[in-house]
Amino acid sequence: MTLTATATDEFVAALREQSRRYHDQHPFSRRMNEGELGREQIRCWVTNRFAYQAAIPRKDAAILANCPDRQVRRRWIRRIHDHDGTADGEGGIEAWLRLGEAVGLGREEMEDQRHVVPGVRFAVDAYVTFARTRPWVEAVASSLTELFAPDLMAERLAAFERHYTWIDPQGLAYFRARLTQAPRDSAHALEVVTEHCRTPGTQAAALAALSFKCDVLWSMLDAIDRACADRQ
Ligand SMILES: O=C(O)c1cc(C(=O)O)c2c(n1)C(=O)C(=O)c1cc(C(=O)O)[nH]c1-2
Repeated sequence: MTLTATATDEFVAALREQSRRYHDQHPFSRRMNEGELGREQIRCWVTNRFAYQAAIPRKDAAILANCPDRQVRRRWIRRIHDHDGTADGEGGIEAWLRLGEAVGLGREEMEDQRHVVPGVRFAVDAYVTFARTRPWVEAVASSLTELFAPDLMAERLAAFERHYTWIDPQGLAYFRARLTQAPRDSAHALEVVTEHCRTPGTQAAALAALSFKCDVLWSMLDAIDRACADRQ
């Protein structure tokens, strides 16, 4: 059974409705954007979040490995290039390391992930495992939190420039790049998901995948919040 255009609209609306569970609502995100975090708390977030950044290309490689569609692979591979860069000194992971340096962290302590707390490790691992083991379209659906990311990125950029003036604004290049990358990536992911999920069963699976991903991001912030609570 295939669904009508109205049913597709309803499906997209249901996906977008998951924004209510996005991590911009997490108390730690809210405190960050209100300018309430101390320097050590910002450092704690940046060094823990590096674990997520480092895992994203492995997650995307798992999607590529499971995807039989050449047209999709041709576009999806761009994500790995964006994160890893195509030469030294380029890419999102490098930009995140520079953000870390701008907040006073060393590269080595970020790259070896010595400060990453168990809850963040588990959440990141769950995301990579999901992409490896679930049908590739569900893994694509799980990336759709990026539909909600640009608003949060814009708010975060403004908050950092306003409240955390001790951070060199050049260190914020990562967030600026995501303002254009995330809408492009999520538009492609939404195209793939609406094309492939045309039955109530596949649409329910896509919604569950996006819900799972909201849980991944929320759990990460729970763990970071707890680890950073008594720092300044
Ligand atoms: O800082 C954030 O709030 C945030 C959220 C998300 C997201 O919504 O999954 C991503 C990112 N950042 C991000 O930087 C990023 O590269 C990214 C890739 C993906 C993904 O699922 O493929 N999500 C996100």
